[in-house]
Formats: sequence, C-alpha cells, structure tokens
Amino acid sequence: MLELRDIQVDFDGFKALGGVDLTVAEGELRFLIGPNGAGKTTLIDVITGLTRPTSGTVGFDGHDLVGRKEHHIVRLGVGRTFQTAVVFEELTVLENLDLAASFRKPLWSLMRQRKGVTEAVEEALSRTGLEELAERSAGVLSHGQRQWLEIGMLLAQRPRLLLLDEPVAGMSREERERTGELLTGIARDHTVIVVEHDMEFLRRYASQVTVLHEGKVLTEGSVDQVRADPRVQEVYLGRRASDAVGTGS
Ligand SMILES: Nc1ncnc2c1ncn2[C@@H]1O[C@H](COP(=O)(O)OP(=O)(O)OP(=O)(O)O)[C@@H](O)[C@H]1O
Repeated sequence: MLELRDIQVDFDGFKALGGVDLTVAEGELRFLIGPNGAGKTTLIDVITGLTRPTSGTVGFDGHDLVGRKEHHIVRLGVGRTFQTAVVFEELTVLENLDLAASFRKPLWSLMRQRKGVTEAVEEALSRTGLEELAERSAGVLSHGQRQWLEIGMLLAQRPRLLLLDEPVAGMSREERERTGELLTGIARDHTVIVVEHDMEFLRRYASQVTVLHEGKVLTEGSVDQVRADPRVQEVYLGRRASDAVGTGS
C-alpha cells in the first residue's frame, strides 16, 4: 500500500533523510520511533507532500506521491495529524467533524442543502467516543479530547492511510489507554503509521516497529526484536537503555 524508496531530504546541505526505504502493508499498524532529530516528522512530511524529497519515490496505491500537492494527496486517501491538535475552538465538536468531512467533497455537493449528520461524521463521533460532547464547543475540550477530535476529523475524511504524529504526548495514563484502544480499532480497517516516543505505549500497543536514526532506517521488526537489538539500545544512550526500549521494569 505504501512503498518509500531511497528517500533523501536535504535542508541546505543538512541530510535530514539519507536514503530511507519503508514498506507498509495494507491494514498494518506501524510505529515509527527514533531519538530526537532522527527524521520521523520529516518522513511524514514527505509522504503528505509538505516536504519534497531531494530524491526517491513514495508509492501509494500505484501513484507516486512525490511532487503532488498536499490537498491532492489528501484526496488520494492519505490523512495526518500534527503534534498539536488543529481544531476550530469556536465551533462545536460536531461542526468540526462536519467541516473535516466536507473537505474531500466536490464543491457542488457542499452547495446543496445538507440535512442532519452524515454517515462519516456519525462514525467518527462514535469511534472516538465523543457523542456526549457533540454539541460542546471544541474550545472547552481537555487535551486528550482535542486529540481524539482531531483523529475523528481525520476519520471523517475517510482516509485509507492515517499518519499520526505523537498522538499520546501530554496525555494522562487513562487517556493513553483510551487512545491505544482507539488506534487498535482504527487499524482494523485502515493502515496506520504512528510516530511515538512513549515506550510504555509502544510496549502495549505496537506490533511492527521501524527505528529511524540520523535519517536512516536503523532496524525494523516486532517490539521484542527491536528492543533486543543492541544498536537500538545504543542510539538511545543518554537515557538509560531500559527507559528507552527496556523490559517495562
Ligand atoms: N525545515 C527544516 N529546515 C532545516 N532543518 C530541518 C527542517 N526540518 C527539520 N530539520 C532538521 O532535520 C532533522 C530531522 O528532523 P525531524 O523533525 O524530522 O526529526 P524527528 O525525528 O521528528 O524529531 P523529534 O522527535 O524531535 O520530533 C533535525 O535535525 C531537524 O533539525
């Protein structure tokens, strides 16, 4: 479904990505980890068209995404969240979802009088568990609820591939758990790539992990394989290795 080949990104001579290959199969929940500056966000930016790679190809369902505009990539079925949730505070939860859902629709369908809640919005509401808050303005939501709303807004656009950048950052333990369940559920009928630093979260919810380091793929595999890899332990030096990829002690 997604196939990156030899992706290179130079920022004024600085190699942020130095030849990344990444293959993600349909229906996978893939975690992307790596120390600060490893290139995780840059990789997401390349897939979504925010950053154009110096070289390489991004195959998605038979299309090469390189050089395409961001909105075109969204239309092809690729959606992303950012590290901080982007929601419209003055609008209600429902209005935010409705707006997001209309994003992929042609203009003529928006000009027709629409009644009630569309199926996509309803589904996004129930999946994220935000039904009770549907009529509240997004400005009053807690940090966790905002993140879920943003994920809901993404779902309302009906993407096939979702890219989530640190969805549990700043969340309480309970919120993390709920997010883990949400992501697991979403991955049942979508392909999902999650950038995440939180190792506890990874241990609980990740199956396949790709480790980036200094703009390259260091290793890939199951959580256990990656945790046991001495090279992974090494790049996380500075933190105790057990904090980074350890055994949960
Ligand atoms: N627009 C830019 N111009 C110049 N350098 C950049 C730009 N964007 C990112 N970089 C550099 O590229 C490298 C990779 O950054 P990136 O944000 O992709 O890392 P990351 O793995 O997402 O890190 P973090 O975990 O801190 O978010 C970093 O050294 C960063 O300073």
